[in-house]
Amino acid sequence: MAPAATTNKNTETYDRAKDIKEFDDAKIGVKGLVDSGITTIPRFFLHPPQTLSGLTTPPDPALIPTIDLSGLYNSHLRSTIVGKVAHASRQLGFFQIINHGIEPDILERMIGAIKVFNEQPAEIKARVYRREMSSGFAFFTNVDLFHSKAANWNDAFFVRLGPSLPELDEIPEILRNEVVEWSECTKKLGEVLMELLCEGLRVEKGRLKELSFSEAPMMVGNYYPYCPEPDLTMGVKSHTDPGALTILLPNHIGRLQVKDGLEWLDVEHVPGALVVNIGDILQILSNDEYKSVQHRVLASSSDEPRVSVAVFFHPSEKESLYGPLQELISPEKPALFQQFTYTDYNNRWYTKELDGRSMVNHYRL
Ligand SMILES: O=C(O)CCC(=O)C(=O)O
Ligand SMILES: [Fe+2]
Repeated sequence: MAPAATTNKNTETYDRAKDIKEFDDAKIGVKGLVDSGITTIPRFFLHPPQTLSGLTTPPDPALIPTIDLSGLYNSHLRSTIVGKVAHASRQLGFFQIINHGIEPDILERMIGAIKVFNEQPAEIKARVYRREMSSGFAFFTNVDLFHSKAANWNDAFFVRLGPSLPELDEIPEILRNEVVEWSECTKKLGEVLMELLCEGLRVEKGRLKELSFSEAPMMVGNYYPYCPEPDLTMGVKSHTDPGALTILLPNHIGRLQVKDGLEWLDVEHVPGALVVNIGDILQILSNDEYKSVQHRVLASSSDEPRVSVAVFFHPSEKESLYGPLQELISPEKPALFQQFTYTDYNNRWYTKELDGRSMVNHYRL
């Protein structure tokens, strides 16, 4: 048979929706596929050539600035820190922080717990495998599995950290203490960062907190297992983050890349550092001063998984209107975005494909 006909036939008979549903119903996640001994990846994980081209080009050396937060309460040092945070947020939308006040053993415990959770027997994880984000704890593969054109080589769990934590028995015991500890540490750090970001915009430092952005964080624990065909899929394809800002703790495996113009920059692992990036909502609130920038994670054939935990800061006041901060609007610099409720924002976000077309453009005037 001519190759063209074979291709055609495959296209006609391939029932993608059925394969995806079967995979999701099996509740084994990507890790379960790996453990079953597959040597090729299922077809719905294959990304199109335009996503895959250039994946193997060596990225430019990382130029993600690392900012030392020690000296935060000395007014001279603080203004230097604010300057660096604001500069990075205006340019790349990404920076790393060291001396952020979270002890190294807390970082290690959090990463360790995510790893141990994901490496439990499949049948134990299947008991908590569910997509309902309305519950306090959800564990599943690919938030946009049913909306996307190609799936990512990643399993993740989601925990609502506020306005209040879920009932503790909703969080699997194997990572319960670590989640509670991480919640406390990142809420405090989130407020510190929000103040610095406000100062960098020259608005009142409590402005983001006042708008309830420190009250409804969402935690996502990411696990990227060994991939037998890492050049054909993505760990997480290029996207921007939804909240005001994200605090990310990665393990040492690397493979996170940030888009700078036409180039992808590797985010180098800095021991003990946290990665901070501006999300779509803060780009809008800052009236385009701060940038919510595309980033992605490459799949890998390393035996050691990439593990990361992201905390996204969302507002708790879901029906309030959000848009460019009034203080930043003037006849010379009119508002560049329309106002929206967080409910509208959230509904749009969860029903779209997670991709580089950020919500920023949706609300742009
Ligand atoms: O695993 C990572 O480092 C990045 C994950 C990410 O971009 C996200 O969860 O939004
Ligand atoms: Fe992200």
